[in-house]
Amino acid sequence: MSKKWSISVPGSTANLGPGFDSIGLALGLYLKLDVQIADSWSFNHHSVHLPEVIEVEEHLVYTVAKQVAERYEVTLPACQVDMYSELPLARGLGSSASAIVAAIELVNVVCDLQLTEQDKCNLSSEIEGHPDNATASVCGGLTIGATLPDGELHILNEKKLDAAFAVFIPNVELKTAEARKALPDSYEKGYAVHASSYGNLLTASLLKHDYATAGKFMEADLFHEPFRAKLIPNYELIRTLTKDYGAFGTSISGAGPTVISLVDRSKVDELVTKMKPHLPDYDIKAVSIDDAGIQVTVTE
Ligand SMILES: Nc1ncnc2c1ncn2[C@@H]1O[C@H](COP(=O)(O)OP(=O)(O)O)[C@@H](O)[C@H]1O
Ligand SMILES: N[C@@H](CCOP(=O)(O)O)C(=O)O
Repeated sequence: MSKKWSISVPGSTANLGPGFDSIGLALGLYLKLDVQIADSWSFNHHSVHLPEVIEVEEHLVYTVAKQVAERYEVTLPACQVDMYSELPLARGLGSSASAIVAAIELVNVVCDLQLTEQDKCNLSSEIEGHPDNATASVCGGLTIGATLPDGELHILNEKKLDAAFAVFIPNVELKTAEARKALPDSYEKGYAVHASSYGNLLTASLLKHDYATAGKFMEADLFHEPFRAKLIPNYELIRTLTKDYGAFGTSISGAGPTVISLVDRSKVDELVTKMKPHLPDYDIKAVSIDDAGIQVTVTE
């Protein structure tokens, strides 16, 4: 048998309300790739979440892998890729970020690039366009990312948050690019000051494991939720009901249309059970936090 690399990358929720384009949290929903060197490129999809066929030249994993190989001036051999995914596409659970991170890791292992975690964060954030969900998929846990004017990306990575989350995934897609078009080009000074103060409180309370405060500020976003709410099915209904059923707070997951609640661990299963009858067409479930980030196993 030829050498096989199994690459596992967690999906993510980004923003958590006012942490727009900066905060990411890796979730226990995974994209997995089994990669073997082959005579020609092929992608075999083993998931209801993936289309049966994507042309190789148009496949996000292929295009990113080629881009990374060019950047590092290495020859990428053709690969057979078997792909397994628990991440529905275009739902705000970081499917594109996880595919980009998986592609970077594919080149890393196949071409032995010896990339550091920081290299992977830099590359994936640049390709995805913002560091929140890409860095969460690389590192696992909670990531807070910011890029300085000189382009230097800083990541603060916190593990072992002892909170639970529930996701409300509707049966419709919303492409991140579309949801970004709903946002204003600029914010007035006083408005921006308020919006970033909410982001600061969200971050500080998450790091202190003060989930009651974090939940309040998840719901106070001014950067994107006021402009995207109209694109998110049942946004107000989910926010109201989850509060009634004991959630600390609820926000749009990434660019939506999934909505995510921060819940005490002892209450999350009950909240999921109570929410299901209200939204029969939704996939509603408790999701764990992934603290591992990218994982690779090699079979010789
Ligand atoms: N595993 C994957 N394999 C190939 N393409 C993918 C994969 N995951 C995501 N994509 C691409 O990314 C698109 C979704 O990206 P995006 O709109 O950013 O939504 P999301 O919130 O899920 O990241 C999909 O329509 C598809 O083109
Ligand atoms: N900060 C981005 C996050 C997009 O996340 P995704 O999971 O929807 O790709 C945004 O809000 O646009």
